[in-house]
Amino acid sequence: MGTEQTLPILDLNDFVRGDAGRRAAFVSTLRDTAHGVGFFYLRGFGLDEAQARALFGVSRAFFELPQADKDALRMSNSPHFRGYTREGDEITRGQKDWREQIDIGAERAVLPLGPDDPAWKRLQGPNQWPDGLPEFRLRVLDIQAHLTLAGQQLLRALALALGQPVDRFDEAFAGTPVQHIKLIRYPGQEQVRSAQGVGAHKDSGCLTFVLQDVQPGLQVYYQDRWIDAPPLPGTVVVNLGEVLEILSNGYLRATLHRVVSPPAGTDRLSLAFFLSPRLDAALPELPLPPELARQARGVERDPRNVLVPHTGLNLLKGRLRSHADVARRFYADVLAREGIVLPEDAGAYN
Ligand SMILES: O=C(O)CCC(=O)C(=O)O
Ligand SMILES: [Fe+2]
Repeated sequence: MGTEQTLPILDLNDFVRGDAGRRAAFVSTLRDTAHGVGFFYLRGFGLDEAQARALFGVSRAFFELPQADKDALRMSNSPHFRGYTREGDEITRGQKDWREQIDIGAERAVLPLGPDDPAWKRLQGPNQWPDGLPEFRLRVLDIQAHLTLAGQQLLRALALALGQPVDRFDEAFAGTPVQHIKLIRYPGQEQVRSAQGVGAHKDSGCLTFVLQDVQPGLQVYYQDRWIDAPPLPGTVVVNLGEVLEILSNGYLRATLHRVVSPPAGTDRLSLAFFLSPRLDAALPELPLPPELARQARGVERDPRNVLVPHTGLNLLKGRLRSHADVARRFYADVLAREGIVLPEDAGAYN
C-alpha cells in the first residue's frame, strides 16, 4: 500500500518565465523524473486553487443530477465518444471500474466526410452538455484551454530534456490537438462491490494531467510498491503515456497507476486530461543522443494494443475497445473491415 515516499514537485514557471539557470534545472529534473517514476506534481500550470475548487463545484452539480438526466447524455449517443458512462460500465483487466464519468473533447464541428475518408475523422465533433448548468461548460472549456497550454510548454521542456530541438513536438500539437477530458466521480466503498475505482493501467496517449478534489485514492506503481499521490493544493499530477514511452524506446516511462475507491460515506472527484497530437499527425520520431539511448529500456509491447505511428488511428482503436456500445452503433464498418472483436460486456479500458 502507500508509503512515505512522495512524488517530485515541479513548477512550470521555472521553465516558462525562469532565467537560463532555472530553465536548465527544470529540464534536468523533468528528464530524471520522466525517465524515473514517470509521475510528478506540477505547479504554475495557469489555474489557481479557487478555479480548481469552482471546477469541482460544477462537477459535483453534474454528478448530483437525477440519473435520468445523466443517462440522457450517455456516450452511446455520440459517434465522437463524448458523454456520460455509468459506474461499472468500464472494465480494466477483467474487473469492473467503480466510477461514473463524462468524457468531453474540444468543442469542434464534425469534419466533412467523403466515402473514402478514414474512420478516425469521425472522432471530431461536438460534446454533450448538461442542460441548465451553463457554468459547467464554461469551467470545463476553460480548464481544457489552460491544461493544453501547460501541456504544450511541458512538451517543449521534454523535447530539450531528450536532446531534441525545442520545437520537436510543436507541429504535432499545434492548432487542433486532441484535448480529452474525463470528469470522474468514484463512489465510496459502501456503494461498490470492490475497491477498484480504476484498475491498474498505463495511459495510452502522450501526456495526462490529473486534477484532484479533496479525497486521495490515486496510487502509482514504482520500485515494486504503490506510492500514494494525494491531492496537493495548487498542483496537478502529470504522467506520461505509452506513446511517449514507445517514441523514446522506453527512455521515458509510462507508469502503472490505479485509483482505490474512497472510504464508505465519502466519494472522490477528479478530472483527467489526456493531451494527444492532432488527429492527422504522424508521431514524430525521437532519435535519442547516445548517452540517453544507452539508458533506454526498450518497450514492452502489448499484443492487444499495437500502436501504429498515426494519432487518429491509435486513438480510434483505443476508443473502440473502451466503449463497445459506441463501436457497435457507429463503427460496425470499421469493426468488420479491421476484424476487431469486442468483448461481450463493456470494453477493456486502455
Ligand atoms: O482519477 C484519477 O485520479 C486518475 C484517473 C486515471 O488514471 C485515468 O482515468 O486514466
Ligand atoms: Fe490513468
